[in-house]
Amino acid sequence: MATFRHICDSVAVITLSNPPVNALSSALIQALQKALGEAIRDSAVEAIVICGDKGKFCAGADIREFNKPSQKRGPHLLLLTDLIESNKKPVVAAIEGVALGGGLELALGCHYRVAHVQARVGLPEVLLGILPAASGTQRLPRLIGIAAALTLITTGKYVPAREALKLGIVDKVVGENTVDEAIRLAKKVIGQPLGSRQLSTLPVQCPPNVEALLAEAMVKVKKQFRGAQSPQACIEAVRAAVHLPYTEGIKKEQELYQFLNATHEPRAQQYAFFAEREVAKWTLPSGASWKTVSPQPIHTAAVIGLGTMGRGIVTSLAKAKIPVVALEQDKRQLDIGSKAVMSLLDREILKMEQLGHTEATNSLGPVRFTLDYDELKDVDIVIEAVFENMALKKDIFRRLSVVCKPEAFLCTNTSGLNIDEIASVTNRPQMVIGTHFFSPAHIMKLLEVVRGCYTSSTTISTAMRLAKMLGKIGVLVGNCPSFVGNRLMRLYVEQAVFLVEEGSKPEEIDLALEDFGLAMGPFRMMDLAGLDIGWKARTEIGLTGPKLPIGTPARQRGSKRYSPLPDILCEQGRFGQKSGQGWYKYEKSGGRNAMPDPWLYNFLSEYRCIHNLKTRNITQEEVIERCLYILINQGFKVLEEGIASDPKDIDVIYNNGYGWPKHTGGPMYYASLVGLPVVLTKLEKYYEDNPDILDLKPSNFLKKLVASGTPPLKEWRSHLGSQSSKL
Ligand SMILES: CCCCCCCCCCCCC/C=C/C(=O)SCCNC(=O)CCNC(=O)[C@H](O)C(C)(C)COP(=O)(O)OP(=O)(O)OC[C@H]1O[C@@H](n2cnc3c(N)ncnc32)[C@H](O)[C@@H]1OP(=O)(O)O
Repeated sequence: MATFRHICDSVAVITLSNPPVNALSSALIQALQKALGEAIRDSAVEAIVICGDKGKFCAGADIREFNKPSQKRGPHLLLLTDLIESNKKPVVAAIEGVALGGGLELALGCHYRVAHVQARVGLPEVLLGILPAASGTQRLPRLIGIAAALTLITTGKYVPAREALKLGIVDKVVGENTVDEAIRLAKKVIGQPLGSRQLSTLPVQCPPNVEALLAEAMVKVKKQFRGAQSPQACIEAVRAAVHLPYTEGIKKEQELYQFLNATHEPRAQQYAFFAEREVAKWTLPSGASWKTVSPQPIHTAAVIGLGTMGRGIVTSLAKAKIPVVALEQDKRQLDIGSKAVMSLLDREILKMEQLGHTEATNSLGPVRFTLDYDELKDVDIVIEAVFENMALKKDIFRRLSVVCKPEAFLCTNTSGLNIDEIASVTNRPQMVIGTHFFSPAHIMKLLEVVRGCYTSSTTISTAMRLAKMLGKIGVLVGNCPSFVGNRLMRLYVEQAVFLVEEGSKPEEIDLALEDFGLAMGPFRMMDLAGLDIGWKARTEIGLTGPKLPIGTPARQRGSKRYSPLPDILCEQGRFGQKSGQGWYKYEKSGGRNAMPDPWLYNFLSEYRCIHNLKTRNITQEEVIERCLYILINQGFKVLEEGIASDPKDIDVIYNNGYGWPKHTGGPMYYASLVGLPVVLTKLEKYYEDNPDILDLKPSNFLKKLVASGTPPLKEWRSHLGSQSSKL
């Protein structure tokens, strides 16, 4: 609803109200139209202020209505912006909280915009698979120029008020009483000409190199959002603003919107949007849930281990203003680690200052570095982030049991070790939980929260709350080797290596999967992460190295196919980027520029000769299907075993932790797009061709879903039956 009231006889204030974020539903748009009409007709009203209820201007079109048929929301919103702009009475937007998407478009229709200092504005439609189709692509370039508008529209980035002021999106930033300030401004401009404030009537200020700018933007989005259509459509719409009059530009904007709307992208992206919010609403088979179990407060934290992960975790906690004690095992490691953390924190301060924060240094929590476990005695939570060695982790957790106060939660950042085994050495196994961060931990949004068999619901609630405090998306999963993310990833990577044995080149596989939309192909990813990490883990469990039983066939472990290729590369000192060579060669150790390596081609020829492997022509289609379907198949197994409780958990993990392209919704959503019968048939075929790749064997759950007539993804969960949930 939109309420309308008079202030001081001459200014009408219209308040948007649609909890929780005042999204523009059909009902709200109609109510706003009605309130505006009343204000315009009311001869006592000389100016209008539009604001949002409860300190939030408007988060844009109501995404919950996007999939409802016969929506008139779009055209109405567009008309509304024209109605506001052409009105002779000045209209001022009072922006508190957010003005996003349709919310910002509404504000751009207004003649003036006043923002609270903590407000954020942006056009995030591109992240929902659409474009700002209520005139955003036409009005914003007229207000702030082509280059800045292109950046905002193609990235969907949210801009804080001070930056918005610099860009010219808002006219004034205030520290308090935004609505009062908007009223003051509205009164002041009564009677003044509004021509220069009507954005649709202004010319677009084009730099001479505008075509080059547009072309450059196109190259960038094609690289950054491979396979996604909405960023390209956004650029086309801005191009229309450059070349066409406003009304023609609007027509083009609408055409592009309708084109995008007919693709699968908006549905996939909107599914991903809601999935990210729904994963926070965890429920256990016992009935305990996010609604019924309160988290314990986290006022202070400790991190053990200042390697790459530990440094990122400390930074993440400091960014959330949580005081941290950071512990290392010896002085040298502590010095190296503390310097690295301080440099990460400095970078965060710089970023904040660039965004206009005046007191950036004070907005980070304090970090204290120590070698002394006694300094951990008062913290509320400890996150262990030492390297993946069970004996070492157990030692640490035994020590923590003694040192930490009884109410302290003990978390491990292991990426795959058994949480129960770690918990079993403590005096509080119910307060032990996995918090698996993703590198770089202060940037990546995902936190895989792993529940062991002893973990209490209060511990889960607290870990999920910690994720929120850190600005991350916590996804609750069960305890199994490698949990959900890495368990699926291992098979995907392994498949890529098998394909190389069979005749593909690493760069061909990377290209196929990057063209599909993955942020990085498997070989570039392995080189970046370091091949030695997996090698060490495989050596420890006896898959390679001295513990491997003599006589084990080189390409077989148990009854499964195995590729020793990554092990051999490591034996040759090829660890990836860090050593300057791996699957690719690099300009130097630590270099990032991956170049195909003729050495590798010779090596692969010899390897295939030794193992009597005949190469064949492998299509892009096979690469994508084998790598992705084996991952998806494992996703079904994870659901069947109750390690994840819903397909959207797997999708959120992949979208936010593994660079899966959100415009396909995530692996499980993608499977539903392709069609489960197709995925099943292909898996059956590939399994028949490769009977020693056991993980290609279709999961029973996938078969069950197909046999049940392929229900929509939101119903899969109800087909799981009496699963033994690990949650
Ligand atoms: C005849 C044919 C003619 C064709 C003509 C076609 C013309 C068509 C024109 C169409 C015009 C459309 C143009 C406009 C499009 C849009 O505006 S799209 C929406 C853009 N906005 C966004 O993407 C904002 C997304 N939201 C956020 O970023 C965050 O939610 C937030 C607002 C910053 C708040 O963050 P936080 O405080 O962290 O809370 P959350 O948990 O994220 O959200 C709280 C709850 O609010 C729900 N929610 C958020 N945004 C929306 C929204 N826009 N619509 C509906 N609901 C929203 C969110 O789901 C949470 O809900 P709960 O989980 O239930 O609490």
